[in-house]
Amino acid sequence: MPTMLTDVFRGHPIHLPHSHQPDFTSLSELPDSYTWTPKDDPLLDAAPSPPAASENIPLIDLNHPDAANQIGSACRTWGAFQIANHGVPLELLQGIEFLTGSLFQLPVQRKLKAARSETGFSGYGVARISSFFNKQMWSEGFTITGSPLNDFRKLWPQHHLNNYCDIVEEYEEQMQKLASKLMWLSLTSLGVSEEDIKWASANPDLNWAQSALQLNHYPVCPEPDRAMGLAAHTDSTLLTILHQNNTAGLQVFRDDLGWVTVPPVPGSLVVNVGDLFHILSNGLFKSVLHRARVNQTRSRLSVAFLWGPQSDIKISPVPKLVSPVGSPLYRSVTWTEYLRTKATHFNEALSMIKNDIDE
Ligand SMILES: C=C1C[C@]23C[C@H]1CC[C@H]2[C@@]12CCC[C@@](C)(C(=O)O1)[C@H]2[C@@H]3C(=O)O
Ligand SMILES: O=C(O)CCC(=O)C(=O)O
Ligand SMILES: [Fe+2]
Repeated sequence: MPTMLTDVFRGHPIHLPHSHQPDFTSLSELPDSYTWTPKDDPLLDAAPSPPAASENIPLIDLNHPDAANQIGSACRTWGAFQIANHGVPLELLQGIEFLTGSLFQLPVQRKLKAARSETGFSGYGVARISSFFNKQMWSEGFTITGSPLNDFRKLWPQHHLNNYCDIVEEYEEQMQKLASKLMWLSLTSLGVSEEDIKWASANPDLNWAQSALQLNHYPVCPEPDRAMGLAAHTDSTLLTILHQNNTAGLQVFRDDLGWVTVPPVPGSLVVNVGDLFHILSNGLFKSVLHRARVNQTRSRLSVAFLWGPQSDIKISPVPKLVSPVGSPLYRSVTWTEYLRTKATHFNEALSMIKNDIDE
């Protein structure tokens, strides 16, 4: 039996520096423990000099005949793009956003009933990566994998449960289909097809994939310029599909441009290349460094669909993409192994599985 995501962190408890969430609404100024300086994050104010032209991640129409190449090019230059005409019903996006809003509006005491345990995977809490920073992030999260029923039971009375569980399950299903479509479109642009990837062709019907949902809430913040919603990170996924409410906050990093804000485009979805897709593409696709900022007037919600392979699947650079360069840039790794490496080494995880290439 492959390890399920639920068991991934069993042997890797996170010891968070701060044990529980404050009541954000009661804070009128930013406490020191929430005030970030460049000492807490070297890339905090990273900006190009001279300031670059206002460039942004592309918005790609999935119905466009050239969508595959546009996606491929976005994966190489940005590691991120937005998509329109993705086929996910608008009501479903509205449904998951409504659910997310209702969840975070619950009283703190109720949310804490569904708190994620130190070794657990799902439930309410601060982002896992919080343990790597000295300062606290201005956000709260809720992680789900598979059926949310057990966790939702702790939050809501019976009569809400069916509806909320249906929304989550329908959302997971739609995202799963979309993610696989996006993966094959981007690989097509590299001349790679399903036959070139053994584990995919051997496990038809997406039996090789698994996923998690991360609901994020960034409350209104009294001093947004000195706070951090979610610190800079790359996702440990193949792909991540993100729905954000109509409030800006997500930023992606480009070496030549610094931090670039991804404007919300109603109805569209943001796609990030994760570390596993970077490995699979032998470094051709860039796993994008991103973060979330906060603001003073509007609370922000986001829903991230984190998508990867079943845990018995070894991800390694596609042979077709290795031969032109000579050797694979990375060793093979399962999603479980990678998540555990990330849980201990955070942003160094990718370099830890890099092959030493002899000159
Ligand atoms: C399947 C995943 C991917 C995780 C860990 C686990 C469950 C929650 C995901 C996130 C979501 C928030 C950012 C991140 C960096 C975090 O702290 O938790 C993500 C992390 C990763 O992509 O590494
Ligand atoms: O809230 C956002 O825009 C980013 C969320 C994110 O990066 C994540 O959940 O991994
Ligand atoms: Fe992320």
